[in-house]
Amino acid sequence: MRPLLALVPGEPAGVGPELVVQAAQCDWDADLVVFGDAASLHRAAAALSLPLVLHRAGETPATPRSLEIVDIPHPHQVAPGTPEPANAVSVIAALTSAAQACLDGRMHGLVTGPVHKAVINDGGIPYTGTTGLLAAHAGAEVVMMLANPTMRVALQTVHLPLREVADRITPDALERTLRIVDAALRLQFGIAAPVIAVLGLNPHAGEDGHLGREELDIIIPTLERLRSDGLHLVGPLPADTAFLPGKLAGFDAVLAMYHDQGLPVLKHADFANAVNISLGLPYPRVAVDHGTALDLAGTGKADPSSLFAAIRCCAQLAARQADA
Ligand SMILES: NC(=O)C1=CN([C@@H]2O[C@H](COP(=O)(O)OP(=O)(O)OC[C@H]3O[C@@H](n4cnc5c(N)ncnc54)[C@H](O)[C@@H]3O)[C@@H](O)[C@H]2O)C=CC1
Ligand SMILES: NCC(=O)COP(=O)(O)O
Repeated sequence: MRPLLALVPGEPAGVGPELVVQAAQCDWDADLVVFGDAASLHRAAAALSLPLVLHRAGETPATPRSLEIVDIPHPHQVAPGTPEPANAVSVIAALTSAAQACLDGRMHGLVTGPVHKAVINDGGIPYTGTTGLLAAHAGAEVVMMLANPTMRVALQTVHLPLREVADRITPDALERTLRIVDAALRLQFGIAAPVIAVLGLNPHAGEDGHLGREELDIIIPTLERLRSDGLHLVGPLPADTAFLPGKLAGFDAVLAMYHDQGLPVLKHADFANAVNISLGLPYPRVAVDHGTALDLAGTGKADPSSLFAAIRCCAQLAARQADA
């Protein structure tokens, strides 16, 4: 089956629109429908001197490469590199409209470009990230996992102050995360008996309780309980050596306790080809790994590889879900 994927450019003053225009020049194992602002895409195409033809649902495409769009105009003029909080409402509307289309079965998966969290909040909309937005919209518990050809890294906690991280690592939360990651690796990625490495929170995984007790009190008992349920879990491992290539080769995924414990390693290994996958949603959602790159917006210098990898990954996940 040929999937139909919703594609949302994200922050219009960032690199999202120009990356979508570049995606429109390519052939994919999926059909793409953009949920976003047509004017921003035309502006980005002109800046990059690339052709772009758009059509609405029901219109006959003028060229074979014409891209279908659900036009969600931004209320405020877009200037590359200078986000406008007044556009937050339409940035979020594009995401929720595309997500609803996936929930309704009109789309088979969702690919998203980068969104600027501070700009959305400055626009008066509480927002810690698209993963949380989609989870609330679908009423699902969702785990963020980034992946590139070298590794998969899931996150126990994501966008919160470091001061709050330890309090969020509870036996229930850890168990829910590990069950979601294990199920996704089996069902979405076709790994029959996935091995998940779990990092400790503290240096040296707590050094037997001398450098913190979260490993002894929370992580080890939770892993033991889940192992008796058949999950293949390694750890808690000291984070500083868990990513050594010889170790990493034995893991299907690594669960990091917080954002900057896992993501710098993954992005250092391969920033260009990494994607961000939401595990636990009823439909596949894959995002770029990078942010809005306001410094590059409108220059044509942004690397489209992550968006391209996200489209390929989402198409594969959607096709697998349809066949299941
Ligand atoms: N998928 C998403 O929606 C993501 C959104 N963000 C948001 O983006 C905003 C900016 O975040 P930053 O920390 O500045 O990260 P960033 O990823 O936007 O930029 C970091 C550096 O990487 C470069 N870069 C980013 N994407 C690139 C590309 N495609 N090609 C070449 N170079 C690229 C930028 O020029 C910059 O030097 C924040 O609001 C953040 O929350 C960050 C990561 C992911
Ligand atoms: N660090 C990942 C990131 O910022 C993107 O997260 P989300 O917006 O996809 O939840």
